[in-house]
Amino acid sequence: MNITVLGAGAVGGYFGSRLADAGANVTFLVREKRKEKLESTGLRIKSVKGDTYFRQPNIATDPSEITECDLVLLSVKGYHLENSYPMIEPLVNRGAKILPLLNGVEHYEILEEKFGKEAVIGGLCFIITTLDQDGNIVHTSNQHNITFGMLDDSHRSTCNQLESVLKNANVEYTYSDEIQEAIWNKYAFITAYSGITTASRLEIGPIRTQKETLELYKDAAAEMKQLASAHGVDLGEKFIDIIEERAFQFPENGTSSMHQDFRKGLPLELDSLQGGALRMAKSKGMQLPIIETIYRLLKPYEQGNMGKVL
Ligand SMILES: NC(=O)C1=CN([C@@H]2O[C@H](COP(=O)(O)OP(=O)(O)OC[C@H]3O[C@@H](n4cnc5c(N)ncnc54)[C@H](OP(=O)(O)O)[C@@H]3O)[C@@H](O)[C@H]2O)C=CC1
Ligand SMILES: CC(C)(CO)C(=O)C(=O)O
Repeated sequence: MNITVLGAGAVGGYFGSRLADAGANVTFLVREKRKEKLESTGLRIKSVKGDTYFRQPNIATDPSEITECDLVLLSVKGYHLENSYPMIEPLVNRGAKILPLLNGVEHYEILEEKFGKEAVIGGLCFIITTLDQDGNIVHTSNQHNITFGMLDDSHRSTCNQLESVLKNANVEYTYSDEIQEAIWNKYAFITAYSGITTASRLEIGPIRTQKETLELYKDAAAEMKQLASAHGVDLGEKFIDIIEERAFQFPENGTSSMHQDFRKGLPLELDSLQGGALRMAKSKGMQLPIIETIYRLLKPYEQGNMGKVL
């Protein structure tokens, strides 16, 4: 299978490497600075599930350099979605499908509008991974799961092909026949989880042992469940219990990618996560008071530079 990974960052670099190790023809479509780094040091994954290293990964900086592409693994941040269109478009025009792994839900409507329903497969991931100072990818969670599934009948053969690669890859995967629910489930969870960890500046360990703070996390998730329901997705009676359990499954020092970005002084995906929830709530005449409070608290840090001082 020919796979183009858009964004050789923490998520794209990790899963792209695992897919390449499994025999897929993987090309990392990157910008100039990342290209220089990858060319000088190679692509190194340091992982609790086993390290891997490519001295010379396939790299392109322009989609015209990529002749064969069945699937684009879209792993940019929400705030880089728009600038990724020129990279994706030529590949989709040549028949590639897109598998988004970024957090959020609004990007589905946006991508489908731009590239057509046939082009956009449903996807998400569970992993804790980040770039270290040398540009290596550091994976620290036991989880390294890609969940994907058909949003349209035309996705079947690409999903089947992807499954046959993933079967041989050092990752977990879920080929879901309820991918819409899975996407909303992840979105509802991550909007609460990233919000509480980042607004409190705490890892999950101290959050889950402080009753009041754990309750706040669950209440934020309950607001997100209502939002999902208003958008036609029932997350099920056990959703809040599952959300609570999940908080106990992460390592003591586990946190969200948003909180990791905050600590590095990087921009936050506030607009695509909590901001998106508020937009979608407004469109249904709903209020999400906890999510809105988190959003307002984090707004001064959205562009990133203030995170360093705390
Ligand atoms: N990290 C994690 O543990 C998890 C992250 N996620 C989600 O996955 C998504 C990606 O996160 P993450 O991997 O951490 O982010 P990173 O910032 O590590 O990676 C994103 C990459 O996208 C690249 N990029 C942006 N625009 C373009 C472009 N136009 N062309 C080529 N490359 C581009 C960036 O390149 P450049 O270096 O040039 O800026 C960067 O390397 C987010 O939505 C995040 O919420 C989900 C689960 C876990
Ligand atoms: C919580 C986690 C690590 C789970 O994959 C995540 O998705 C994120 O922080 O972006």
